[in-house]
Amino acid sequence: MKRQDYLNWDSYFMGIALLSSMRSKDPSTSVGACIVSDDNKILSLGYNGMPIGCSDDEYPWEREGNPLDTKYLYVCHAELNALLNYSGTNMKGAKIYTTLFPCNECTKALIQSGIKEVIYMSDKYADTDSVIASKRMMDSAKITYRSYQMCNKEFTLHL
Ligand SMILES: Nc1nc(=O)n([C@H]2C[C@H](O)[C@@H](COP(=O)(O)O)O2)cc1CO
Ligand SMILES: [Zn+2]
Repeated sequence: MKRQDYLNWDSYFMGIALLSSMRSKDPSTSVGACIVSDDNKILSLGYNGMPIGCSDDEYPWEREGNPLDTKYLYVCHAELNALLNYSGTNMKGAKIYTTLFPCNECTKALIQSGIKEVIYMSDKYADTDSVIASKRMMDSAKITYRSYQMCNKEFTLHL
């Protein structure tokens, strides 16, 4: 008889998004994203980080202060990185698993890329204008979004 406690698709892809987030250098919020085709093939991965050539050690990770001295003007979001890391040609009908609900800027790019479904783990910025705008655009563009349902499996990876 086959194993019974295998990971379902959602947990498999969210698990990979979560593992990707562990590459982030952001001290307050690590985000990971995994783009998956409609037939469950992984197309791309990303996490939030500084653009190529902009050193993690030289650019700021601060949240407050002079805008030029905070991370916000520089950091590339996990979802955008996942879109940009894709080297293929067809993302139509794909879904994105992300550990944090996409911002309005990433949402524009997700729409234009043909993403049709967003599965998110945290929605901790749900009250912000950015996320309200994201949901408005997703509704208009007929992108569905749903909260990831925990499967309550806990395990340690010995790496
Ligand atoms: N959907 C998102 N994907 C992301 O990759 N990010 C990144 C940008 C920052 O590096 C970090 C948020 O930092 P903080 O404001 O929680 O300290 O997460 C943020 C959001 C929120 O919309
Ligand atoms: Zn974003």
